[in-house]
Amino acid sequence: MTPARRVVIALGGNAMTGPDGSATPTVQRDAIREAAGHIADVVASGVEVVLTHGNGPQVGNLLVKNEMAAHVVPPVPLDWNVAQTQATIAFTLADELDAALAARGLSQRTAGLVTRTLVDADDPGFREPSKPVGRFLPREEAERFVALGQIWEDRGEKGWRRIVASPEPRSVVDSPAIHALAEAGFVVVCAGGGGIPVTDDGSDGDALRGVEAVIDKDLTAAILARELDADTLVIATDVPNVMVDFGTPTARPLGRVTVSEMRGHAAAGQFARGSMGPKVEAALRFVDGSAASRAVITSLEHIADAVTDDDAGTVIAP
Ligand SMILES: Nc1ncnc2c1ncn2[C@@H]1O[C@H](COP(=O)(O)OP(=O)(O)O)[C@@H](O)[C@H]1O
Ligand SMILES: NC(=O)OP(=O)(O)O
Repeated sequence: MTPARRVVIALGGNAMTGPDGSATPTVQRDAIREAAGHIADVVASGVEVVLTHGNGPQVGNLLVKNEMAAHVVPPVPLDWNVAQTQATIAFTLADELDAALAARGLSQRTAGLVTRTLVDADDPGFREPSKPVGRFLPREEAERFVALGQIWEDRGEKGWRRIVASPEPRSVVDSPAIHALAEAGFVVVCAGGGGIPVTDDGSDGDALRGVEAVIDKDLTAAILARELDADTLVIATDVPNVMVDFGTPTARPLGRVTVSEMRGHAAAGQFARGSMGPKVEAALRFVDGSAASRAVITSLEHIADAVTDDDAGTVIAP
């Protein structure tokens, strides 16, 4: 395999919370410390790293705080909440990653960038919410919120989860700044939570306007990787491989697969909406039509191997 040069790593929400999805500051910092060690190992392998991350648990929790305190302090819109999660997660990642880089004797340091992502104002994702956020609740508790007008969905064995609008990312507005920071030698943390969704509907001169939604971070990562001319996209989650027949007795892990094989599995409904589905779609969008690119979906512990070794995780290549 051709050695990687510039890698975009998309860090899953699972990597930043506890095993049971809990998101106290201590649990988040401990999880991020562990993630930072694996990311620093990727940097140590000699590649440029641009890091993006999820925010599903964190942005859902902020929404709840806003709603509960609405009679005391003015609530802020969902795009502001996304911006707030970018800042909190980026500073925590920067603290832990800088320490992990220094511990390995590496000279690189981390820079976090508040990042906007352009979406279409008439995207169907605004009318048909699809993005799970926040905590899991048992059905009876979730139904209390449904009665208040919220949308909740059965997410399987962990329980029910709130669902919000999630338009398709079109482009990362701040890509040129990310590129400049990467070229200057920084490990850049950017486009967290898929980026702050903004539209350009021409109604306000040249100004972009934030819109209330949460973009899928894996889909944004695919665009970011293309815009930064990365050769490798690594989607880090909590399973070592994508599986076919997931959760059934015939489940089997996928190793190296072509774009057309993976499209076949996706078309056969193998990958769940709101979890593995967008990861596979992001990997396919990044690799499709670009002979020099490679996408890997694997667990955090395997990301350094995924960059240097063709046998780690599920590898999608042209
Ligand atoms: N076909 C599949 N192969 C592997 N995992 C799957 C599959 N379908 C659904 N999953 C689930 O997807 C989860 C990862 O998605 P998600 O929880 O959204 O990740 P993250 O928060 O890390 O971005 C896994 O923990 C697994 O339970
Ligand atoms: N925004 C987003 O996709 O977050 P998660 O990866 O945490 O769901």
